[in-house]
Amino acid sequence: IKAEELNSTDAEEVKCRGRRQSLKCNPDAWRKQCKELLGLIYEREDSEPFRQPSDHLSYPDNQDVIDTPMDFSTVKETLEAGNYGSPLEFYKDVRQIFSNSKAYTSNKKSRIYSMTLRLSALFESHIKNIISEYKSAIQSQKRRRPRYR
Ligand SMILES: O=C(NCC1CC1)N1CCN(C(=O)c2ccco2)CC1
Repeated sequence: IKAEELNSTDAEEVKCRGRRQSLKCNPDAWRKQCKELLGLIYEREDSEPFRQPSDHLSYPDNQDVIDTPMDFSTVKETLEAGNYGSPLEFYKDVRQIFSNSKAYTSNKKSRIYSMTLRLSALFESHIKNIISEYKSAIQSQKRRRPRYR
């Protein structure tokens, strides 16, 4: 069979089979990419207040305002333990950190809240590609039609 006779699905699979380890086709590449993204976040001073769980002593009303506490050390541990099944679950937890801060802050000008705005801009600019590459890697794994082997 000549390459041009393959339909797009087969061609995609053939391409991916050959290049399993490349970023484009490797459905596990996202873990490493998310670890690198976390590293970027930790490098930012803006992430400092969010690297540990909020201490409820100095922010007493935190408990009732925030129903799902989240912080970057928890995200890092979950990722390193292999307890995220996809970058979408990672994304959900990181966004929880930002929404908690927004829910908690009384004014939009608070210093801590402004730190989350900068951090989330950095985060969103990177996570988009990680998720779309993951989705296309999954697509090229899926057999769009049953094979009789
Ligand atoms: O205690 C915290 N972090 C743990 C400390 C570093 C060891 N906080 C971070 C989360 N947080 C807010 O996002 C916020 C918004 C407006 C005011 O505070 C509350 C304070």
